[in-house]
Amino acid sequence: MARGRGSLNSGGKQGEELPKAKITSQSLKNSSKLLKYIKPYRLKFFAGLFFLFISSLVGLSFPAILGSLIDVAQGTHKYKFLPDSLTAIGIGGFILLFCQAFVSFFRVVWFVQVAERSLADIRRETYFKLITLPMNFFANRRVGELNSRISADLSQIQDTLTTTLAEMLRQLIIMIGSIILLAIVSIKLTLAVLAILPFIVGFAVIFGRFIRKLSRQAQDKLAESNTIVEETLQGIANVKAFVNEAFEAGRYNSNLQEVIKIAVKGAKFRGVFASFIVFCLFGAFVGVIWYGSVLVSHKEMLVGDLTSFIMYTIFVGAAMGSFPDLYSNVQKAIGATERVLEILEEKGEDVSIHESDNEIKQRVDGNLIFDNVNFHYPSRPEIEVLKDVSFEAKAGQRVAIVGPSGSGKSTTAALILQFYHPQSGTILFDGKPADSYSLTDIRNQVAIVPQDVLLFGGTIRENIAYGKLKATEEEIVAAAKRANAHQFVTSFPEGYDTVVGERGVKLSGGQRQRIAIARALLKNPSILILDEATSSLDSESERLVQEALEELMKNRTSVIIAHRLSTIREADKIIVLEKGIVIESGNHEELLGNEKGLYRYLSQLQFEV
Ligand SMILES: Nc1ncnc2c1ncn2[C@@H]1O[C@H](COP(=O)(O)OP(=O)(O)OP(=O)(O)O)[C@@H](O)[C@H]1O
Repeated sequence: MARGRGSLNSGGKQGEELPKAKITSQSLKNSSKLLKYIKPYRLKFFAGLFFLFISSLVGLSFPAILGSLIDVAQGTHKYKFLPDSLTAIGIGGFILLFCQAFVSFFRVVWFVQVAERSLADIRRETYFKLITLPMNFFANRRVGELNSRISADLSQIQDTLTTTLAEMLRQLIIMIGSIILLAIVSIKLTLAVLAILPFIVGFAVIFGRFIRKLSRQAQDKLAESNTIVEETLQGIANVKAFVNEAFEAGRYNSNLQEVIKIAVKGAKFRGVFASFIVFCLFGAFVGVIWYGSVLVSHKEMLVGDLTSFIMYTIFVGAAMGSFPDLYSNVQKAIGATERVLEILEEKGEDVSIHESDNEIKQRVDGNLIFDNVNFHYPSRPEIEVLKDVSFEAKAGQRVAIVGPSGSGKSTTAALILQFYHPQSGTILFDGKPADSYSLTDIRNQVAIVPQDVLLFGGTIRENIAYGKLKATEEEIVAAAKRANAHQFVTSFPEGYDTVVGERGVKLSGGQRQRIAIARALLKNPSILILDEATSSLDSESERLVQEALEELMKNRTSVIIAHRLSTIREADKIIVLEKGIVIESGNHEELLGNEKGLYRYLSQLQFEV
């Protein structure tokens, strides 16, 4: 029931089963921290709760009204507070029904409003928190997992707030109310019902769960066979080349057999379940009616009372049956809350999510010094990635970092961008330690052209403007021209409005790099980090990119992470890293002069290639 109502709000249905958490006083205390997000909307929330209470009570009155109708029709009038004419009772019933409809409307609308608004607040805060968390946080987690916290976990919380809690409360009121009313109508019959109903409902719930588990197993197996189809179709060339059609057909077939086996096993249990429901659950009702009829025939009970009684019994049974599902939803929501709180309680970087705080307050000319920097990634403390690294780049100089794969070149770049901080030693900008600047100031004045340029889904114009959000059209076009990108951009029919990224036009590696260069040109940083692409471009593309890079490097400090030594001959300084240690430094000629040096060896290798 609760799940069906979940579609009322944006949470919708979850694709995956979320793990359940144990409900302890600690976990409840933790989860209650989320209540602060409901606080701004508490008036509506409590009004909704009140209406829920009213509508549950009104719901409880219907069996009594129905019973009275029957009794009055038979000429008996037991409850003196009710009118003794059929018309009056009928009209009264309809008025109550109308009230019930009215109250239910507001209850649903208010609960959904409160949940949607508070959930949007939680979503917003979680997202803001996520994007300001330090890089190290992301190193230890998969993007998919974080994504699911924002979608599945928050939807679960939303479902619980909008429906599960309300439903639990409603069922609780109905159950307690019904039992009290049952007792008022007939104590004897009530005791008889309470003696058997909980057992039957409990058994039905456990059995139902078992069957659901079986059908999930069958679904999983079916999904497995779908994976086989997907894999073979994707790799159809391989299947054919290895003449493995028979093997794949066999694999698919045996999987299907298992699907059938599980499904048939499930069907047997389902049959047993159906018989059980018919026999026990309906049997119990027949039993109640039978015993009730005996009481009626002995004049111990009125027919109308028996009718009310049966209806209340159904209410109690349904409420009992709904609790396990509702409870497991709450368990999932508590697990989800704890995972979301884990993110909300992380310490973010000191960056603002407000555009207005983004102005540069302390200018950097571009002097960069690494002074005895030692660094290991927080996630892998046993591996020292940089050891006593020292070098200096004066404003406007070009410094190249070379070295074998894994020697720490990209790590050096990450440290300049303050993605991580050295455990000892200092990084200085214009002679002042990095921590005397705000993070925003440093990152606003350092630009990186990465190896793999990521374009966001959007137009080329938007992608270039990512370097300076407030750039004018003229500035964007000027940057694209300087980056040798204007020509190819205008060759597309939609020009700067061409949509790129996952759903748009695919750009070549060289074109993407030129967009990234235009982006960096717009940003106009004092310090530029160039992470040279490892995959080589064709010579024309290479020339265009190289020209654009030359333009970009003019008048600023450039740190070039070089894979091809040919491109760094002109560098003012070359730093050779090996296993995180600076083993050589100097310009191209000086380093070539070192007969036993790694640089000379590497350049000989590349030259031979
Ligand atoms: N996020 C990270 N967490 C833990 N260890 C990392 C992380 N990134 C890199 N490392 C490790 O740090 C060392 C240096 O890596 P880095 O990427 O700086 O080398 P590189 O010289 O840039 O290599 P390449 O030329 O292959 O890009 C490697 O041993 C790598 O495994």
